[in-house]
Amino acid sequence: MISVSEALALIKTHTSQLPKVEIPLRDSYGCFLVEEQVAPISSPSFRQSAMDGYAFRCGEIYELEVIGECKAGDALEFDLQDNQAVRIFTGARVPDQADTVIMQEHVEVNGEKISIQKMPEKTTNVRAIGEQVQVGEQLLPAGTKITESIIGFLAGFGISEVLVFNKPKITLIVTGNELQEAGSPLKPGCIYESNAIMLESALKSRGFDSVQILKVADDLEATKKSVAQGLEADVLLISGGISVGDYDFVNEALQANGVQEIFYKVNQKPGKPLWFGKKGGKLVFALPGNPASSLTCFLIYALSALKIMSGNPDVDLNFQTGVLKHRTFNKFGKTLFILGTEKNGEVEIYPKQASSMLISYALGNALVLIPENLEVLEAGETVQFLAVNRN
Ligand SMILES: Nc1nc2c(c(=O)[nH]1)N[C@H]1C(S)=C(S)[C@@H](COP(=O)(O)OP(=O)(O)OC[C@H]3O[C@@H](n4cnc5c(N)ncnc54)[C@H](O)[C@@H]3O)O[C@H]1N2
Ligand code: MOO
Repeated sequence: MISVSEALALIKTHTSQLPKVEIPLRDSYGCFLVEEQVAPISSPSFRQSAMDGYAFRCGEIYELEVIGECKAGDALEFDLQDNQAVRIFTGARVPDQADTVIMQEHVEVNGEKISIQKMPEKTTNVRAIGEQVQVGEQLLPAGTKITESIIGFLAGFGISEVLVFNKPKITLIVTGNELQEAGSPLKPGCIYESNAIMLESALKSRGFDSVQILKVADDLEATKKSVAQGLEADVLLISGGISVGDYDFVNEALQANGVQEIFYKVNQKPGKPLWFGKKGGKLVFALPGNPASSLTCFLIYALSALKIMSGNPDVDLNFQTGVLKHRTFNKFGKTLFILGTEKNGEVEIYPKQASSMLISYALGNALVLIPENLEVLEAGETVQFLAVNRN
């Protein structure tokens, strides 16, 4: 059985970025830039008034004659003299012969004349060309994740298309005869299905919005068919049916579909029977069906692969450290992933930790890693954890 770090290394080795694609900026939220973005124009591209007021030439003359008006969108020029001003509004192009804008609250208006109460400094309220960015300067480096502010920023330069890495399409197959949808009283021997909606939410909240869900009974032929269909996606996630029971058909169905096994079983708890494989560039994660096992394997392994595929440069698990509030045991000789709450750097582990339970996951905010070689950790010892449930 391989270790957690060996499993992560194998996933990295076998995962590649998806092809680059030019897409409309409006569809690019959450994607990663393939190359740096360079400013096609300066911003602002002309000298803009930052206030509603009067454009004039800064000097010693306090009484000015208003000879015209410039509103946003105008591109007017005036033969402006030192004793003259132009009425101007926020965002309007400042005439070339003016160097300063005084806000209207700072002048007295007498018919066609204004009198300046206090002379502002030269260039006050005039946004200089390229004040934000000069043409040709870098706007964003390659690898930037596109957010709403970045969409607004790029749109402000007239950019309407961006070159990004494709986001993976995902199929999620949920296996099990015992699984029942919410909405009707439980039948004897059945449980409410919860992994599909949980993993779909985990994917969508991270921007992986192309998710197809297939549900399949514990039947070899049906499982083979679902796997064949699921392999049309870039990543196939399967929940359940990967252990060694007589009705666990996932391994066989994957082999029958020509999926190459990279590893099966990791020395961890929960999630020991995790299976990872590939067919061409398509990846398959068969996640153990127990809910905490499924979610843990998703967060630690599948998510790392999805990040690599989508061009996210930040693929390593972002462990933080905290101090244990009380003694904690590891009787299993495996890496443990257990839930707790971290507050001000102190980590309290929950008592109910089992792969079949989600209660600690639902209440906790820290997925704590206990190394496989440590049998006891004393209160006050440092542990590593991943933040969960925090966004
Ligand atoms: N003889 C052995 N038995 C088991 C071993 C083993 O090494 N030898 N490993 C155990 C471990 S560890 C795990 S984890 C599970 C993994 O089993 P499967 O991946 O085959 O999952 P299932 O048997 O289908 O389900 C396990 C458990 O989870 C419930 N489940 C499944 N799917 C869902 C779902 N979508 N929503 C909610 N709950 C789900 C299912 O009812 C079972 O209780 O194998 C152990 N056995
Ligand atoms: O590895 Mo399983 O996920 O412990 O029950």
